[in-house]
Amino acid sequence: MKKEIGIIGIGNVGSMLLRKFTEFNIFREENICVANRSEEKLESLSIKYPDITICKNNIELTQKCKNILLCVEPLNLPDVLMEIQPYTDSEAYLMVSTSMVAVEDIQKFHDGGITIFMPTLISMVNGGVTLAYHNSRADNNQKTFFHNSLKQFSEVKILEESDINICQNMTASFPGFFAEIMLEFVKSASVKSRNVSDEELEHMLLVSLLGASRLLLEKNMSFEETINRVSTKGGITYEGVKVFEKSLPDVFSEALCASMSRYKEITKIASTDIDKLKSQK
Ligand SMILES: NC(=O)C1=CN([C@@H]2O[C@H](COP(=O)(O)OP(=O)(O)OC[C@H]3O[C@@H](n4cnc5c(N)ncnc54)[C@H](OP(=O)(O)O)[C@@H]3O)[C@@H](O)[C@H]2O)C=CC1
Repeated sequence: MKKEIGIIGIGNVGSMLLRKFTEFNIFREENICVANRSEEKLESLSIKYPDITICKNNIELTQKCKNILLCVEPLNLPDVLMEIQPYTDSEAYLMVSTSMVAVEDIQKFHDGGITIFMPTLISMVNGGVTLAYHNSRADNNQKTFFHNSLKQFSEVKILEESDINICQNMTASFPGFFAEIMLEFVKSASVKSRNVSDEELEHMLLVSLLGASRLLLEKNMSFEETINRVSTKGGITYEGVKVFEKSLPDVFSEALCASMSRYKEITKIASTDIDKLKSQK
């Protein structure tokens, strides 16, 4: 009898999913298989999760599992798909943790259900939004399986494939963007503060941010309403907001363009790699 779930690639995403699956008892350890390129990561896993099945390679995992999570880098995905293709049939369900490889290209290796998704490392603390797209061959059981596997530690949002590129900036990439923006905020404040350390500034920001997010979500306040409430004309916040209003649109637009165009570039490289692999076969 096949195991419930297999994870190929135990990096940031694969290990987070494994941790959450066991923490929430979504899958019992006995029903989980894992495989990874380097063996070192697997050795420590067997100590932490004594009852999971550690596979010696991706092929063994594919033979043992019906539902397979592929959590490798986008440009490593073509080789993994090529490697496992002979061992998957149309019953197998592939869940790919990147939307940067197009479903159309993944379908060149697999004619069954496929879900591409963009997880977020925010889910390490049970939150954040996972974006996903199901291909037309994914049946209702598979869609439910996916949803049930992730919903306890993240909000799952199904989108059209073409919308994931822009939306992932608000979810998967967000922790990185947020950290950079906050870092610059602290650096600017640091120059102007006398007796407050960077750590203290960072702490004040994070606590304020957590509170501001709760305030907006729980009181259903829009960004505009919040600005109006906090930044009264003639006041101190108002002056700062005016500067942000002037400079930020260009900064955000440029950052989004850069991220989105790299996404498209990676999709194109992966597509070319896949066509090359298929033609060599
Ligand atoms: N990190 C994030 O916040 C997010 C990541 N993603 C996507 O999820 C995917 C994984 O990201 P992340 O976990 O950060 O990446 P990591 O580099 O941390 O992990 C990738 C893992 O895949 C393994 N791997 C690579 N090639 C193979 C192979 N041929 N066979 C088996 N295992 C292999 C690597 O093994 P080894 O130990 O040898 O390096 C590594 O453990 C990527 O596609 C990424 O774009 C999506 C949304 C958010």
